[in-house]
Amino acid sequence: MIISVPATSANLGPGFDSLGLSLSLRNRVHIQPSKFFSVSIKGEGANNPRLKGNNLFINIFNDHYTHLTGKRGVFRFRFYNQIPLSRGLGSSSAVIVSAIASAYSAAGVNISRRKLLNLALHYEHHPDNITPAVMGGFNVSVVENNKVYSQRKRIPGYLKAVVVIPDKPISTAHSRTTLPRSYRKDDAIYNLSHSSLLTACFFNESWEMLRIAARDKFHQVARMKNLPELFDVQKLAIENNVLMSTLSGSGSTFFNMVYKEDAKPLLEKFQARFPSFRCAIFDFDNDGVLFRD
Ligand SMILES: Nc1ncnc2c1ncn2[C@@H]1O[C@H](COP(=O)(O)OP(=O)(O)OP(=O)(O)O)[C@@H](O)[C@H]1O
Ligand SMILES: N[C@@H](CCO)C(=O)O
Repeated sequence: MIISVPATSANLGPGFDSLGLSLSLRNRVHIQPSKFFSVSIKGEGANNPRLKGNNLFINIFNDHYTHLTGKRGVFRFRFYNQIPLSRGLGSSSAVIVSAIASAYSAAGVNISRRKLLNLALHYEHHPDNITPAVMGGFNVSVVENNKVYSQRKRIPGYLKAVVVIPDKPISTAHSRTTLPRSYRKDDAIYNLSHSSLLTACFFNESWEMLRIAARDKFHQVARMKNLPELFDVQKLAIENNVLMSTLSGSGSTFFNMVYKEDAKPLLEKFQARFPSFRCAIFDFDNDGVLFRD
């Protein structure tokens, strides 16, 4: 069986811990019953010895598989990873969602997307990456009484993401500790109103107004100070009239949304200006988690 889960870009500027969308960049895992436990990794994380043994995926998989079947199975896991680790592209959410989906699949138990999402919330308490990872598309999500409530919108194919992925990782857990403990009322109003407008822009397909709606006063500047080149990345994007340019999750990646025809010229400008960063064009994903026998 093969399970695949897309990368995600969370926050989208003002929608801290609430807004996110998925990108056509996937981690796939192939699972087979076997006499011996084994793990092989190709792509992102292949050279990371910490991922070869009991990593986040294996721990979550074992918890759920044992709970569902009453026994500990032995499997061969083959990972094909496209999502870079700790770059703000939802690598941890992809691992959490794929581990739960894989355990249910290996146990022969069907699981709805909604249940999968709520199980994933036990491992990642903000829903802005796990929701698009499960559902695909643009998602707005909130948590009430340990349950995720979300709405989803498909993203049209005439839009593209141009991402700039620095060579430096940023740990989400650490980065969250550096943010303010409280916010001023006028900043809270600023973010609440911009986040609401941004959501309406996606649902109404009013892309041009995103240039205003995607502004944030909660987290981006504080985080970008850890990697000051990110201010130049955003400046170049805005000078080139992108629809939105936001720190992806907790960084270090910068996410830019453009019309299809503007993607390649913008990519070339980023590549010329930031030769040590990985720059790429991605489609948006509207599928979320996929199961295949
Ligand atoms: N392919 C993987 N296999 C096993 N564990 C992984 C994998 N990818 C990520 N992880 C785990 O997730 C951690 C990275 O999570 P973190 O939340 O810091 O980054 P991120 O999810 O990429 O970023 P963001 O949440 O801002 O989008 C890694 O240190 C590792 O523990
Ligand atoms: N909303 C999360 C996304 C990263 O996982 C944050 O900004 O910390």
